Amino acid sequence: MADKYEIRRFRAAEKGEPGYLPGADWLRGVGVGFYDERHKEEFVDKVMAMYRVDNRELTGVYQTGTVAARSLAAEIPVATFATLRKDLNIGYGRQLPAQLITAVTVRGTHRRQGLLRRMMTEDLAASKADGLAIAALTASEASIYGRFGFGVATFERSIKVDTGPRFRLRHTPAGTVEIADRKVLLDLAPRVFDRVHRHTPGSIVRQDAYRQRSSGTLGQDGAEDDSIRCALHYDADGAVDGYVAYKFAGWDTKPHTMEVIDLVAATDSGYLELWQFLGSLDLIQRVTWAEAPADDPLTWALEDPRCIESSVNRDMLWLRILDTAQALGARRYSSDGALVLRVTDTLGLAGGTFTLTVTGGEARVAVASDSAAPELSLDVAELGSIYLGAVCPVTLAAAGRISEHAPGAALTARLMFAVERAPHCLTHF
Ligand SMILES: CC(=O)SCCNC(=O)CCNC(=O)[C@H](O)C(C)(C)COP(=O)(O)OP(=O)(O)OC[C@H]1O[C@@H](n2cnc3c(N)ncnc32)[C@H](O)[C@@H]1OP(=O)(O)O
Repeated sequence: MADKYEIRRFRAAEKGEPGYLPGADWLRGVGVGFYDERHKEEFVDKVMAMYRVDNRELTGVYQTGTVAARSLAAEIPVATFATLRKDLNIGYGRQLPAQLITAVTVRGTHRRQGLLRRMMTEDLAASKADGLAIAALTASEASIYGRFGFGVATFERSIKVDTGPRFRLRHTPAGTVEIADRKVLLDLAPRVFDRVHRHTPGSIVRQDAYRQRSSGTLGQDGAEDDSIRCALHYDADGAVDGYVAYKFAGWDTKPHTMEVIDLVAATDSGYLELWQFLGSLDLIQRVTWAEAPADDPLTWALEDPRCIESSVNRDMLWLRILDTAQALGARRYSSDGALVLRVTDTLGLAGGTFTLTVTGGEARVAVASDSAAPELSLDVAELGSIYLGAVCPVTLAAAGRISEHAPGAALTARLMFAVERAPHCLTHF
Protein backbone atom coordinates (compact mmCIF):
# COMPACT_ATOMS: atom_id res chain seq x y z
CA MET A 1 0.00 0.00 0.00
CA ALA A 2 2.84 2.40 0.91
CA ASP A 3 3.98 2.93 -2.70
CA LYS A 4 0.51 2.91 -4.24
CA TYR A 5 -0.93 5.73 -2.13
CA GLU A 6 0.27 8.88 -0.45
CA ILE A 7 -1.46 10.55 2.52
CA ARG A 8 -1.55 14.36 2.64
CA ARG A 9 -2.87 16.47 5.49
CA PHE A 10 -3.61 20.17 5.21
CA ARG A 11 -5.75 22.91 6.74
CA ALA A 12 -8.86 24.18 4.99
CA ALA A 13 -8.36 27.48 3.19
CA GLU A 14 -10.71 30.10 1.71
CA LYS A 15 -10.95 31.11 -1.93
CA GLY A 16 -7.90 33.16 -2.85
CA GLU A 17 -5.68 31.44 -0.25
CA PRO A 18 -2.97 28.94 -1.30
CA GLY A 19 -4.67 25.81 0.09
CA TYR A 20 -8.03 26.48 -1.59
CA LEU A 21 -7.66 24.25 -4.67
CA PRO A 22 -6.52 21.10 -2.83
CA GLY A 23 -9.44 21.70 -0.44
CA ALA A 24 -11.94 22.00 -3.31
CA ASP A 25 -10.56 18.77 -4.86
CA TRP A 26 -10.74 17.11 -1.48
CA LEU A 27 -14.43 18.13 -1.18
CA ARG A 28 -15.06 16.59 -4.60
CA GLY A 29 -13.58 13.33 -3.25
CA VAL A 30 -15.99 13.48 -0.30
CA GLY A 31 -18.87 14.03 -2.74
CA VAL A 32 -17.85 10.92 -4.72
CA GLY A 33 -17.77 8.85 -1.50
CA PHE A 34 -21.20 10.00 -0.30
CA TYR A 35 -22.85 9.98 -3.76
CA ASP A 36 -23.47 13.74 -3.66
CA GLU A 37 -24.37 15.63 -6.79
CA ARG A 38 -21.45 17.68 -8.06
CA HIS A 39 -21.47 20.83 -5.93
CA LYS A 40 -21.84 24.31 -7.44
CA GLU A 41 -18.88 26.65 -7.04
CA GLU A 42 -20.86 28.91 -4.67
CA PHE A 43 -21.44 25.96 -2.35
CA VAL A 44 -17.78 24.93 -2.39
CA ASP A 45 -16.67 28.49 -1.59
CA LYS A 46 -19.06 28.80 1.33
CA VAL A 47 -18.13 25.38 2.70
CA MET A 48 -14.39 26.06 2.49
CA ALA A 49 -14.88 29.40 4.27
CA MET A 50 -16.77 27.62 7.07
CA TYR A 51 -14.15 24.88 7.30
CA ARG A 52 -11.55 27.57 7.73
CA VAL A 53 -13.48 29.12 10.63
CA ASP A 54 -13.47 25.69 12.29
CA ASN A 55 -9.78 25.18 11.42
CA ARG A 56 -10.52 21.77 9.95
CA GLU A 57 -7.68 19.48 9.10
CA LEU A 58 -8.35 17.67 5.82
CA THR A 59 -6.72 14.33 5.11
CA GLY A 60 -6.64 12.94 1.59
CA VAL A 61 -5.21 9.72 0.18
CA TYR A 62 -3.87 10.12 -3.35
CA GLN A 63 -2.79 7.65 -6.01
CA THR A 64 0.94 7.93 -6.58
CA GLY A 65 1.15 6.13 -9.95
CA THR A 66 -0.53 7.00 -13.23
CA VAL A 67 -4.29 7.09 -12.82
CA ALA A 68 -6.42 5.08 -15.24
CA ALA A 69 -7.08 6.94 -18.51
CA ARG A 70 -10.17 9.20 -18.32
CA SER A 71 -10.80 8.32 -14.65
CA LEU A 72 -10.93 11.04 -11.97
CA ALA A 73 -7.70 13.05 -11.83
CA ALA A 74 -4.92 12.22 -9.37
CA GLU A 75 -5.69 15.45 -7.43
CA ILE A 76 -9.07 14.04 -6.36
CA PRO A 77 -8.32 11.92 -3.30
CA VAL A 78 -9.46 8.29 -3.32
CA ALA A 79 -10.04 8.51 0.43
CA THR A 80 -10.96 11.42 2.70
CA PHE A 81 -11.00 12.10 6.42
CA ALA A 82 -11.47 15.38 8.29
CA THR A 83 -11.02 16.50 11.86
CA LEU A 84 -11.86 19.50 13.97
CA ARG A 85 -11.58 20.14 17.69
CA LYS A 86 -14.50 21.26 19.80
CA ASP A 87 -15.44 20.99 23.48
CA LEU A 88 -17.66 18.14 24.68
CA ASN A 89 -19.83 18.66 27.79
CA ILE A 90 -19.01 15.62 29.97
CA GLY A 91 -21.62 16.37 32.63
CA TYR A 92 -22.06 19.00 35.35
CA GLY A 93 -20.88 21.66 32.90
CA ARG A 94 -17.39 20.23 32.60
CA GLN A 95 -15.75 20.37 29.20
CA LEU A 96 -13.17 18.19 27.47
CA PRO A 97 -11.69 19.09 24.09
CA ALA A 98 -12.54 16.32 21.64
CA GLN A 99 -11.09 15.30 18.30
CA LEU A 100 -14.15 15.21 16.00
CA ILE A 101 -13.79 12.90 13.02
CA THR A 102 -15.95 13.35 9.95
CA ALA A 103 -16.13 13.08 6.13
CA VAL A 104 -14.68 9.56 6.15
CA THR A 105 -14.87 8.08 2.66
CA VAL A 106 -12.96 5.55 0.60
CA ARG A 107 -13.80 5.39 -3.11
CA GLY A 108 -15.52 2.12 -3.93
CA THR A 109 -12.74 1.09 -6.33
CA HIS A 110 -10.11 1.42 -3.55
CA ARG A 111 -12.03 -0.04 -0.61
CA ARG A 112 -10.97 -2.84 1.76
CA GLN A 113 -7.26 -2.22 1.31
CA GLY A 114 -6.80 -0.73 4.76
CA LEU A 115 -7.12 2.98 3.85
CA LEU A 116 -9.69 3.75 6.56
CA ARG A 117 -7.65 1.77 9.10
CA ARG A 118 -4.53 3.69 8.24
CA MET A 119 -6.17 7.15 8.39
CA MET A 120 -7.99 6.32 11.61
CA THR A 121 -5.15 4.72 13.57
CA GLU A 122 -2.70 7.46 12.60
CA ASP A 123 -5.14 10.19 13.59
CA LEU A 124 -6.09 8.63 16.95
CA ALA A 125 -2.44 8.15 17.87
CA ALA A 126 -1.58 11.74 16.87
CA SER A 127 -4.55 13.10 18.87
CA LYS A 128 -3.40 11.24 21.95
CA ALA A 129 0.17 12.48 21.46
CA ASP A 130 -1.33 16.00 21.30
CA GLY A 131 -2.79 15.52 24.78
CA LEU A 132 -6.44 14.85 23.88
CA ALA A 133 -8.36 12.38 26.05
CA ILE A 134 -11.27 11.75 23.73
CA ALA A 135 -12.31 11.46 20.07
CA ALA A 136 -15.86 11.39 18.68
CA LEU A 137 -17.79 10.74 15.49
CA THR A 138 -21.25 9.99 14.15
CA ALA A 139 -21.45 6.80 12.12
CA SER A 140 -23.06 6.02 8.76
CA GLU A 141 -23.14 2.31 9.67
CA ALA A 142 -23.04 0.81 13.17
CA SER A 143 -20.64 -1.96 12.12
CA ILE A 144 -17.58 0.13 11.24
CA TYR A 145 -16.16 1.90 14.27
CA GLY A 146 -16.33 -0.49 17.24
CA ARG A 147 -13.11 -2.12 16.01
CA PHE A 148 -11.35 1.21 16.47
CA GLY A 149 -12.54 1.52 20.08
CA PHE A 150 -15.59 3.78 19.55
CA GLY A 151 -18.74 3.11 21.58
CA VAL A 152 -22.23 4.59 21.24
CA ALA A 153 -22.63 7.29 23.90
CA THR A 154 -25.80 9.23 23.01
CA PHE A 155 -29.04 8.60 21.12
CA GLU A 156 -31.64 10.57 19.19
CA ARG A 157 -34.90 9.83 17.42
CA SER A 158 -37.13 11.18 14.68
CA ILE A 159 -40.59 12.30 15.71
CA LYS A 160 -43.84 13.15 13.97
CA VAL A 161 -46.12 15.14 16.22
CA ASP A 162 -49.86 15.34 15.63
CA THR A 163 -50.63 19.03 16.19
CA GLY A 164 -54.35 18.67 15.63
CA PRO A 165 -56.97 19.20 18.39
CA ARG A 166 -55.46 16.61 20.77
CA PHE A 167 -52.15 18.51 20.96
CA ARG A 168 -52.29 20.14 24.41
CA LEU A 169 -49.38 20.76 26.78
CA ARG A 170 -49.60 20.92 30.55
CA HIS A 171 -47.62 24.11 30.73
CA THR A 172 -48.39 27.72 31.59
CA PRO A 173 -46.20 29.98 29.47
CA ALA A 174 -43.63 32.06 31.28
CA GLY A 175 -42.39 33.88 28.16
CA THR A 176 -43.52 34.67 24.63
CA VAL A 177 -42.80 33.59 21.04
CA GLU A 178 -42.54 35.85 17.99
CA ILE A 179 -41.79 35.25 14.32
CA ALA A 180 -38.53 36.77 13.09
CA ASP A 181 -36.59 37.07 9.87
CA ARG A 182 -34.48 33.92 9.42
CA LYS A 183 -31.30 36.01 9.10
CA VAL A 184 -31.33 37.00 12.79
CA LEU A 185 -30.16 33.45 13.54
CA LEU A 186 -26.74 34.11 12.02
CA ASP A 187 -26.02 36.09 15.15
CA LEU A 188 -28.49 34.69 17.70
CA ALA A 189 -28.19 30.94 17.11
CA PRO A 190 -24.62 30.55 18.45
CA ARG A 191 -25.44 32.64 21.53
CA VAL A 192 -28.53 30.61 22.42
CA PHE A 193 -26.74 27.36 21.65
CA ASP A 194 -23.86 28.30 23.94
CA ARG A 195 -26.26 28.42 26.91
CA VAL A 196 -27.77 25.07 25.98
CA HIS A 197 -24.34 23.54 25.52
CA ARG A 198 -23.25 24.53 29.01
CA HIS A 199 -26.06 22.65 30.73
CA THR A 200 -26.42 19.62 28.44
CA PRO A 201 -24.23 16.55 29.00
CA GLY A 202 -23.17 15.08 25.65
CA SER A 203 -23.38 18.44 23.89
CA ILE A 204 -20.62 19.44 21.48
CA VAL A 205 -19.80 23.02 20.52
CA ARG A 206 -21.24 23.60 17.07
CA GLN A 207 -19.29 24.20 13.90
CA ASP A 208 -19.90 27.38 11.89
CA ALA A 209 -22.21 25.54 9.46
CA TYR A 210 -25.03 25.40 12.01
CA ARG A 211 -25.80 29.12 12.14
CA GLN A 212 -25.47 29.26 8.35
CA ARG A 213 -27.92 26.40 7.78
CA SER A 214 -30.41 27.41 10.49
CA SER A 215 -30.54 30.95 9.11
CA GLY A 216 -30.97 29.68 5.53
CA THR A 217 -27.68 31.32 4.51
CA LEU A 218 -26.37 27.97 3.27
CA GLY A 219 -29.04 26.09 1.35
CA GLN A 220 -28.61 22.76 -0.44
CA ASP A 221 -26.75 24.17 -3.45
CA GLY A 222 -25.01 26.98 -1.56
CA ALA A 223 -27.68 29.56 -2.36
CA GLU A 224 -29.85 31.29 0.23
CA ASP A 225 -32.78 29.11 1.33
CA ASP A 226 -35.84 31.33 1.55
CA SER A 227 -38.04 28.46 2.63
CA ILE A 228 -36.53 28.58 6.15
CA ARG A 229 -38.72 30.29 8.73
CA CYS A 230 -37.81 31.29 12.23
CA ALA A 231 -39.46 31.98 15.56
CA LEU A 232 -37.78 33.28 18.71
CA HIS A 233 -38.61 32.61 22.32
CA TYR A 234 -38.33 35.53 24.77
CA ASP A 235 -38.02 35.10 28.54
CA ALA A 236 -40.16 37.12 30.97
CA ASP A 237 -37.65 40.01 30.69
CA GLY A 238 -37.83 40.04 26.89
CA ALA A 239 -34.41 38.45 26.27
CA VAL A 240 -34.13 35.80 23.52
CA ASP A 241 -33.41 32.41 25.07
CA GLY A 242 -34.60 29.99 22.39
CA TYR A 243 -35.42 29.62 18.73
CA VAL A 244 -36.86 27.25 16.18
CA ALA A 245 -35.93 27.19 12.48
CA TYR A 246 -38.55 25.38 10.44
CA LYS A 247 -39.76 24.73 6.95
CA PHE A 248 -43.19 24.15 5.38
CA ALA A 249 -43.34 20.85 3.47
CA GLY A 250 -45.80 22.31 0.91
CA TRP A 251 -49.56 22.04 0.31
CA ASP A 252 -49.15 18.72 -1.50
CA THR A 253 -47.87 16.98 1.64
CA LYS A 254 -50.75 15.53 3.63
CA PRO A 255 -51.25 16.03 6.49
CA HIS A 256 -49.91 19.59 6.14
CA THR A 257 -46.50 19.42 7.75
CA MET A 258 -43.95 21.76 9.26
CA GLU A 259 -40.43 20.35 9.48
CA VAL A 260 -38.18 21.46 12.35
CA ILE A 261 -34.69 22.23 11.08
CA ASP A 262 -33.23 23.30 14.41
CA LEU A 263 -34.82 23.76 17.82
CA VAL A 264 -32.67 25.15 20.61
CA ALA A 265 -33.96 26.44 23.94
CA ALA A 266 -31.86 27.48 26.91
CA THR A 267 -34.65 26.90 29.45
CA ASP A 268 -37.11 24.08 30.05
CA SER A 269 -40.07 26.46 29.79
CA GLY A 270 -38.70 27.97 26.56
CA TYR A 271 -38.51 24.49 25.05
CA LEU A 272 -42.14 23.71 25.86
CA GLU A 273 -43.30 27.15 24.69
CA LEU A 274 -41.62 26.71 21.33
CA TRP A 275 -43.55 23.46 21.05
CA GLN A 276 -46.75 25.27 22.05
CA PHE A 277 -46.02 27.69 19.22
CA LEU A 278 -45.41 24.85 16.72
CA GLY A 279 -48.58 23.13 17.92
CA SER A 280 -50.59 26.32 17.36
CA LEU A 281 -49.66 26.89 13.71
CA ASP A 282 -52.84 27.30 11.69
CA LEU A 283 -53.45 24.91 8.74
CA ILE A 284 -50.70 22.58 10.02
CA GLN A 285 -51.59 19.15 11.40
CA ARG A 286 -48.13 17.67 11.80
CA VAL A 287 -44.67 18.79 12.96
CA THR A 288 -41.64 16.60 12.29
CA TRP A 289 -38.16 16.73 13.82
CA ALA A 290 -35.38 14.36 12.80
CA GLU A 291 -33.04 15.11 15.74
CA ALA A 292 -35.30 14.98 18.76
CA PRO A 293 -33.95 13.90 22.17
CA ALA A 294 -34.45 10.25 23.07
CA ASP A 295 -35.52 11.30 26.57
CA ASP A 296 -37.80 14.20 25.71
CA PRO A 297 -39.71 16.42 28.19
CA LEU A 298 -42.25 17.00 25.39
CA THR A 299 -43.54 13.45 25.88
CA TRP A 300 -44.27 14.12 29.53
CA ALA A 301 -45.71 17.59 29.03
CA LEU A 302 -48.30 16.43 26.48
CA GLU A 303 -51.76 15.62 27.83
CA ASP A 304 -51.81 12.85 25.22
CA PRO A 305 -48.23 11.55 24.72
CA ARG A 306 -49.49 9.43 21.83
CA CYS A 307 -49.50 12.61 19.76
CA ILE A 308 -45.87 11.66 19.17
CA GLU A 309 -45.08 8.98 16.63
CA SER A 310 -41.43 8.18 17.11
CA SER A 311 -38.71 6.14 15.44
CA VAL A 312 -36.62 3.79 17.54
CA ASN A 313 -33.72 5.51 19.28
CA ARG A 314 -30.76 5.82 16.90
CA ASP A 315 -27.14 5.90 17.93
CA MET A 316 -25.85 9.43 17.60
CA LEU A 317 -22.52 10.27 19.25
CA TRP A 318 -19.78 7.63 19.33
CA LEU A 319 -16.92 8.23 21.78
CA ARG A 320 -13.37 6.91 21.76
CA ILE A 321 -11.42 7.32 24.96
CA LEU A 322 -7.76 8.02 24.11
CA ASP A 323 -6.44 8.52 27.64
CA THR A 324 -8.38 6.63 30.31
CA ALA A 325 -6.83 8.27 33.38
CA GLN A 326 -7.34 11.77 31.98
CA ALA A 327 -10.93 11.09 30.84
CA LEU A 328 -11.97 9.47 34.15
CA GLY A 329 -10.26 12.20 36.16
CA ALA A 330 -12.00 14.99 34.22
CA ARG A 331 -15.53 13.87 35.08
CA ARG A 332 -17.64 14.86 38.05
CA TYR A 333 -19.54 11.82 39.38
CA SER A 334 -23.08 11.54 40.72
CA SER A 335 -22.24 9.12 43.49
CA ASP A 336 -19.22 8.41 45.68
CA GLY A 337 -17.57 5.00 45.48
CA ALA A 338 -14.54 3.13 44.28
CA LEU A 339 -13.97 0.82 41.32
CA VAL A 340 -11.06 -1.09 39.84
CA LEU A 341 -11.49 -1.08 36.06
CA ARG A 342 -9.52 -3.18 33.59
CA VAL A 343 -9.70 -1.57 30.16
CA THR A 344 -8.60 -3.39 27.02
CA ASP A 345 -7.65 -1.52 23.87
CA THR A 346 -6.46 -3.33 20.74
CA LEU A 347 -4.92 -0.08 19.46
CA GLY A 348 -2.80 0.19 22.62
CA LEU A 349 -3.81 3.78 23.44
CA ALA A 350 -5.95 3.66 26.56
CA GLY A 351 -5.69 0.16 28.05
CA GLY A 352 -4.60 -0.79 31.58
CA THR A 353 -5.95 -1.27 35.08
CA PHE A 354 -7.21 1.84 36.86
CA THR A 355 -8.56 2.55 40.31
CA LEU A 356 -11.26 5.21 40.33
CA THR A 357 -12.06 6.65 43.75
CA VAL A 358 -14.79 9.27 44.02
CA THR A 359 -15.28 11.45 47.10
CA GLY A 360 -17.73 14.35 47.09
CA GLY A 361 -18.22 13.75 43.37
CA GLU A 362 -14.52 14.40 42.62
CA ALA A 363 -12.33 11.65 41.18
CA ARG A 364 -8.93 10.35 42.02
CA VAL A 365 -7.56 8.02 39.35
CA ALA A 366 -4.49 5.85 39.74
CA VAL A 367 -2.90 3.38 37.36
CA ALA A 368 -2.88 0.00 39.12
CA SER A 369 -0.59 -2.91 38.35
CA ASP A 370 -2.00 -5.42 35.89
CA SER A 371 -1.98 -8.01 38.69
CA ALA A 372 -4.57 -5.94 40.67
CA ALA A 373 -7.93 -7.72 40.74
CA PRO A 374 -10.43 -5.80 38.58
CA GLU A 375 -14.07 -5.37 39.63
CA LEU A 376 -15.16 -4.61 36.08
CA SER A 377 -13.35 -5.39 32.86
CA LEU A 378 -14.40 -3.80 29.61
CA ASP A 379 -13.17 -2.78 26.22
CA VAL A 380 -12.38 0.89 25.66
CA ALA A 381 -15.47 1.07 23.38
CA GLU A 382 -17.72 0.18 26.34
CA LEU A 383 -15.95 2.75 28.49
CA GLY A 384 -16.84 5.32 25.80
CA SER A 385 -20.46 4.13 25.95
CA ILE A 386 -20.88 4.52 29.72
CA TYR A 387 -18.80 7.71 29.98
CA LEU A 388 -21.67 10.19 29.50
CA GLY A 389 -24.17 8.26 31.58
CA ALA A 390 -26.52 7.45 28.67
CA VAL A 391 -25.71 3.73 28.47
CA CYS A 392 -26.28 1.57 31.54
CA PRO A 393 -23.31 -0.58 32.67
CA VAL A 394 -25.74 -3.13 34.16
CA THR A 395 -27.28 -3.61 30.71
CA LEU A 396 -23.85 -3.92 29.11
CA ALA A 397 -22.94 -6.56 31.71
CA ALA A 398 -26.17 -8.42 30.91
CA ALA A 399 -25.20 -8.31 27.22
CA GLY A 400 -21.76 -9.76 27.99
CA ARG A 401 -20.04 -6.54 26.92
CA ILE A 402 -18.78 -5.77 30.45
CA SER A 403 -17.53 -8.47 32.84
CA GLU A 404 -18.46 -7.98 36.46
CA HIS A 405 -15.98 -9.66 38.80
CA ALA A 406 -17.36 -8.18 42.05
CA PRO A 407 -21.14 -8.45 42.56
CA GLY A 408 -22.80 -5.02 42.30
CA ALA A 409 -19.84 -3.34 40.57
CA ALA A 410 -21.86 -2.60 37.42
CA LEU A 411 -24.58 -0.94 39.52
CA THR A 412 -21.92 1.08 41.35
CA ALA A 413 -20.63 2.22 37.93
CA ARG A 414 -24.16 3.11 36.85
CA LEU A 415 -24.70 5.32 39.90
CA MET A 416 -21.26 6.92 39.63
CA PHE A 417 -21.35 7.69 35.89
CA ALA A 418 -24.90 9.12 35.97
CA VAL A 419 -25.15 12.76 34.90
CA GLU A 420 -27.39 15.60 36.08
CA ARG A 421 -29.85 15.54 33.14
CA ALA A 422 -30.48 13.38 30.08
CA PRO A 423 -27.47 13.51 27.74
CA HIS A 424 -28.25 14.77 24.25
CA CYS A 425 -26.03 15.93 21.42
CA LEU A 426 -27.65 18.53 19.15
CA THR A 427 -24.53 18.76 16.99
CA HIS A 428 -24.06 16.58 13.92
CA PHE A 429 -20.65 16.97 12.37
C1 LIG B 1 -17.41 9.41 10.63
C2 LIG B 1 -17.98 9.26 9.23
O1 LIG B 1 -17.65 10.02 8.36
S1 LIG B 1 -19.07 8.01 8.93
C3 LIG B 1 -19.06 7.78 7.16
C4 LIG B 1 -18.34 6.53 6.72
N1 LIG B 1 -18.31 6.50 5.27
C5 LIG B 1 -19.21 5.82 4.50
O2 LIG B 1 -20.08 5.14 4.99
C6 LIG B 1 -19.08 6.01 3.00
C7 LIG B 1 -19.12 4.68 2.23
N2 LIG B 1 -18.11 3.73 2.72
C8 LIG B 1 -16.77 3.94 2.60
O3 LIG B 1 -16.34 5.00 2.17
C9 LIG B 1 -15.79 2.84 3.03
O4 LIG B 1 -16.37 1.61 2.73
C10 LIG B 1 -15.39 2.87 4.52
C11 LIG B 1 -14.80 4.25 4.86
C12 LIG B 1 -16.60 2.63 5.44
C13 LIG B 1 -14.35 1.76 4.79
O5 LIG B 1 -13.16 2.06 4.12
P1 LIG B 1 -12.06 0.91 3.75
O6 LIG B 1 -10.81 1.61 3.36
O7 LIG B 1 -12.67 -0.04 2.82
O8 LIG B 1 -11.84 0.23 5.16
P2 LIG B 1 -10.55 -0.63 5.57
O9 LIG B 1 -10.09 -1.43 4.39
O10 LIG B 1 -9.53 0.24 6.21
O11 LIG B 1 -11.19 -1.57 6.64
C14 LIG B 1 -10.94 -1.46 8.00
C15 LIG B 1 -11.76 -2.50 8.73
O12 LIG B 1 -13.14 -2.08 8.74
C16 LIG B 1 -13.95 -3.10 8.15
N3 LIG B 1 -15.01 -2.41 7.42
C17 LIG B 1 -14.85 -1.44 6.50
N4 LIG B 1 -16.04 -0.99 6.09
C18 LIG B 1 -16.97 -1.67 6.78
C19 LIG B 1 -18.39 -1.62 6.79
N5 LIG B 1 -19.09 -0.80 6.01
N6 LIG B 1 -19.03 -2.46 7.66
C20 LIG B 1 -18.33 -3.30 8.44
N7 LIG B 1 -16.97 -3.37 8.47
C21 LIG B 1 -16.31 -2.56 7.64
C22 LIG B 1 -13.02 -3.89 7.25
O13 LIG B 1 -13.51 -5.17 7.04
C23 LIG B 1 -11.76 -3.86 8.07
O14 LIG B 1 -11.85 -4.78 9.12
P3 LIG B 1 -10.54 -5.45 9.78
O15 LIG B 1 -9.45 -4.41 9.79
O16 LIG B 1 -11.00 -5.86 11.13
O17 LIG B 1 -10.21 -6.57 8.84
